[in-house]
Amino acid sequence: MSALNIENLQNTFQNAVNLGGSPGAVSTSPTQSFMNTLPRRLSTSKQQKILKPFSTGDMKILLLENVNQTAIEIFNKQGYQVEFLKGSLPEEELIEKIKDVHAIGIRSKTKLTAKVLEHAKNLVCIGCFCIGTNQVDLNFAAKKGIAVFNSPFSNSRSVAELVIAEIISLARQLGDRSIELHTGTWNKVSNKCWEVRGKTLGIIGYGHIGSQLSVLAEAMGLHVIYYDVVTIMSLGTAKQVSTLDELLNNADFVSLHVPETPETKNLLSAPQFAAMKDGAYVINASRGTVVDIPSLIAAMKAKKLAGAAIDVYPAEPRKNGVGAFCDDLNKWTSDLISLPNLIMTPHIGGSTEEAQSAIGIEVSNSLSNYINEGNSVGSVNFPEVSLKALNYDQENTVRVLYIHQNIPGVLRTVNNILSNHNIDKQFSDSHGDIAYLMADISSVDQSDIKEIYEKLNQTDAKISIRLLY
Ligand SMILES: NC(=O)C1=CN([C@@H]2O[C@H](COP(=O)(O)OP(=O)(O)OC[C@H]3O[C@@H](n4cnc5c(N)ncnc54)[C@H](O)[C@@H]3O)[C@@H](O)[C@H]2O)C=CC1
Ligand SMILES: O=C(O)CCC(=O)C(=O)O
Repeated sequence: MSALNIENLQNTFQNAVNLGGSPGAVSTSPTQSFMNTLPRRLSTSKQQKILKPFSTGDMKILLLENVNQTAIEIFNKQGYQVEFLKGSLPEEELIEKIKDVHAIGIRSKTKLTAKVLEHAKNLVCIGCFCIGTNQVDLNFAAKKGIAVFNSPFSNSRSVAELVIAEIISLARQLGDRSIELHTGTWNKVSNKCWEVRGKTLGIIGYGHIGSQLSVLAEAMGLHVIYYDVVTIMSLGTAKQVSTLDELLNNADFVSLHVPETPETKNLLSAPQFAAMKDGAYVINASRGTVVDIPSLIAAMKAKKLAGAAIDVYPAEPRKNGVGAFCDDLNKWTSDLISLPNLIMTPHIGGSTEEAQSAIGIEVSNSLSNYINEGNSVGSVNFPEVSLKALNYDQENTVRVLYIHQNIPGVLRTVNNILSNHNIDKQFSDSHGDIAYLMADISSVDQSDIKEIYEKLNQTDAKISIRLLY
């Protein structure tokens, strides 16, 4: 990492906690909001202590993509400044906005690339208010000391229920019948319309969503087989198969529930469609890159496939609106929309009131815990470290949050710096190149804080530091 980058990283946290541009500006006197808590501090021992020195009113949170109201309420309660936008932002606007904020909340459309994050001088953490985190450069964020959080299963049920609806809709050609009748055409047919009872559902990716789908599908009389890169205990009477081809050869319905990774790119393409049963159906509510759409179009036109349901696309519009889904976005759009028995939805797998409300609560709490206490449990790119909240009895205790490069000798150096004080608790963990140390040190005078900060700041392995007290 270049000297310039290290300097930038340093600035990030200095700004985030109001430490100013130089360690000399460390505040050793309580802020006004800290003073406001004083009566409670004196009268209520064991109550969770609100840690400073940052003033919560200085924390700026940018929420994009119509993140749920529950999140706004939780951030408002914390006293943070919240800016809320319904859509995502084009790259240039995002770069401008991200320069200023301490936390950002996004869903699946906002791309937090290295180029964007390079400008995020004050950013402490990122909240993905969804399951997928492929839209964030997780390694780059970690190297900058930015923790990323998501909601790993709050919308799983919603996706599974949508897929169940699509299995029946495809088997009965409901989409086409509905479109016909909307335009006055009465077309009462049973040709190639099927019950789902007794058919085989092949699930690719048996994680939170895949396994939930498995249970619902069996309740409707489907046989379930699944393929996953890891061995996973089956639920009900579902059976894990050992190759993707085995699944494709035997399933009447194939549903994808894998993350976007280099390995899952075009997981279903021409050879995989060829391996499927004639008249099979494909459902993709995972990520747009997982299915090669031109090959899917070819398989549908050749009647190899009897239908498909697609919720996710390689490119998706930034905002809702008429004309947003067009050939300019994905060049095959016109071809795709002309296909019969094709259900298309605008990435709404996880879009239910229940899921969005739960996600809003979960992710905003994770971000608040990290900002206020340093707890990184649940982070997807960072060591997961947590210490119990400090209480008001712990008057002269300082919490040290030290994010550093994962190289030998760092803990010895840091503990030497802390050695004049009692280290009450310490928790350190690493994740790849990054390590994170939380330590509660007691018997610290306010006047020691500046010195501790300065010494930690001079350590070679430092990525960022916060001292909370
Ligand atoms: N359409 C929508 O609105 C939503 C889409 N999603 C997408 O669904 C994906 C899956 O979600 P979860 O089930 O919660 O994830 P998960 O992490 O619980 O499960 C994913 C499973 O896929 C398996 N897997 C990974 N690579 C594989 C490969 N190459 N071949 C076969 N299996 C592979 C993993 O071992 C794991 O068991 C998310 O990553 C997200 O992209 C999630 C929520 C909503
Ligand atoms: O609700 C969203 O915007 C994204 C849902 C999704 O794809 C996810 O949770 O990974």
